[in-house]
Amino acid sequence: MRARHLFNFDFQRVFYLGRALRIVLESTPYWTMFRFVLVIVQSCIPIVSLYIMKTLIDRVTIGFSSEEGDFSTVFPLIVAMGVVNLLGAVDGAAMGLIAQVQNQIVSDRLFDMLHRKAVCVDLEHYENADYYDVLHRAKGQASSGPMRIVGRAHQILGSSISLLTMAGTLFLLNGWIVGLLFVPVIPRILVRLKFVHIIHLWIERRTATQRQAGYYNNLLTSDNYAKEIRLFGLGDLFIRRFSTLRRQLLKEKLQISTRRAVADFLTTVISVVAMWGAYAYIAYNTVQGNITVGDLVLYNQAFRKAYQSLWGVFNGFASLYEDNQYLAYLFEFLDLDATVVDPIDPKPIPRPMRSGIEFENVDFQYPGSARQALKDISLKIRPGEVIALVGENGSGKTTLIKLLCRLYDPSSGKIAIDDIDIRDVGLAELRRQISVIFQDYAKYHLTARENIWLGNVDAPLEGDDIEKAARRSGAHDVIETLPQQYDNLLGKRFEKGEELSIGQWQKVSIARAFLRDSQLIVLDEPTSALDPKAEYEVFKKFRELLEGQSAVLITHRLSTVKMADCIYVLDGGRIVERGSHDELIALGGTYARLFEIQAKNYR
Ligand SMILES: Nc1ncnc2c1ncn2[C@@H]1O[C@H](COP(=O)(O)OP(=O)(O)OP(=O)(O)O)[C@@H](O)[C@H]1O
Repeated sequence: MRARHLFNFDFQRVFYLGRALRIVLESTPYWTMFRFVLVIVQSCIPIVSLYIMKTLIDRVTIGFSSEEGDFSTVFPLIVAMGVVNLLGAVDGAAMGLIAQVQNQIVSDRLFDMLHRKAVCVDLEHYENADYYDVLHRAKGQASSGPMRIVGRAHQILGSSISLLTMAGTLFLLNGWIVGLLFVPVIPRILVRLKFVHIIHLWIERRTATQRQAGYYNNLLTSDNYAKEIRLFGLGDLFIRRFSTLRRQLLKEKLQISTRRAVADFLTTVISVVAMWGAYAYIAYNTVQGNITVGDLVLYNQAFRKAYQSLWGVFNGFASLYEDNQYLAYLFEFLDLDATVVDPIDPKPIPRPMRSGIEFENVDFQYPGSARQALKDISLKIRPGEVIALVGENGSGKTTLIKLLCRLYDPSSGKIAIDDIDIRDVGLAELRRQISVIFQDYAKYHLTARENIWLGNVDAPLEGDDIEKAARRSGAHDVIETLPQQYDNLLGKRFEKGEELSIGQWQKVSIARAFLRDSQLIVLDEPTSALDPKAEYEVFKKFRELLEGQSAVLITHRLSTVKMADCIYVLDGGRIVERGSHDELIALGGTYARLFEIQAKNYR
């Protein structure tokens, strides 16, 4: 069992190494080749130096024993030594430079791949803790993972060349001394592999804890929480929790490191014994006159270097094994399958829609959730019609919209536009027809103009449509007061940015929805932060503002929904009432009761 654990090399994952190397080769083909040549040159330098050194020592020794020394036989060797050293230094510097350039290019490429994946994986992943673990580990690998593989490959190549030359030299002295090289290397490598495995398991087990610690770090340092942390006095609590998690991680890491240090010590003892055994043998041969003093230096150095090279080769492979485990994190993320995908043969959405959007007996359960969020939903949104969804918190209103935009697909039932199932329509095309502003809308720390333009990046950035959309949502009056108006940065993250109030941000986000050239506009809690006057302004001429678009309003302010053509009341994921405001009041059910409670508060 232990042996299986130690050598449980996952052969299925070997291809990660190949993929990583391919990414490096594709991103930096010429740099990779150039570095390859430099590595070969670098690994030949030690043996050349050693032979020059041996010849030098032998000539100096002969000079000592002869009547008159001849420096002219020694001088060229000193020059040659200097040239070889210089070559080594230039070669090393060039390799370092290339490695830096390659690193930058490859990590940029990987971040590009990572970002592209992050924007198209199912939304489901973003609402799932496991996904964050995978993303966290993948991000950790993106900047350096593949380049480490290249470094290892070069290390193995360089060490192998060096090993061959050094071991060949030692072989001239005695074959068994070459065998002696393996005595200290094998236990060292076994220890190394064993701990690669232990640490890998530990990282997998502890990713969630690492993320929790990162979360507290973010709470303590990010602007989103700064107000609450001060007002509720949460600083000490979060600092304590952060330290507890970090201490726990440190304790476990220390335990592993201690075990490793003991094992490393034992292997070092073995290497020292083997090393000195070899040195003793070489010294004995010198004293006996079997080899020269130059040979003594040559073999001593060759043994030391051969040992380092053999270790370099084994260690390089062990590191590759280790890197492969980490690369798995990166490729695991890049290989995430999307379930919400484009159809093979997408159908176009009619423009304008003729019969409208229809939900037919739609059920939905969030992945991994035991509860059904939507049950048997059937409703219709006709062209130009305004419908409202009302209901208590958690009744399923936002979920219904997420399904309509295909952020998720229904568990059963169908959503259709003009009788075309939305799963048969291209994702981008579908989303182009719908503009949604969710209650947790995004605040982009960009200019006011860009904040609106992001609603339709196909529109010209400098066009009049942006101001028109801003006027429709009431954002224009806010933007006019900014020092640089539409060119003013919003938010405080960058210099000269102006922070807006929540309601002002909301107006900007509604303008974004208006700019989109869509057939349906969805405002999920659009007026929650607007003052009553602003709300009145936005909805007073809502139908005119819509310019023939259909609309879905989600709101808790029932005064706003009065103007909808049809109101759907949701409760526990079901539609429990439907009709116009007057019809629902006459029905005297949930809607009438909620409306009465709210109206009472305003009286
Ligand atoms: N990502 C998710 N994973 C699992 N369950 C979820 C997820 N998002 C929402 N739910 C659950 O689905 C149900 C419906 O949530 P939804 O957000 O649609 O409610 P809502 O009517 O929009 O509420 P609110 O008025 O508070 O915005 C709730 O029970 C909620 O707990």
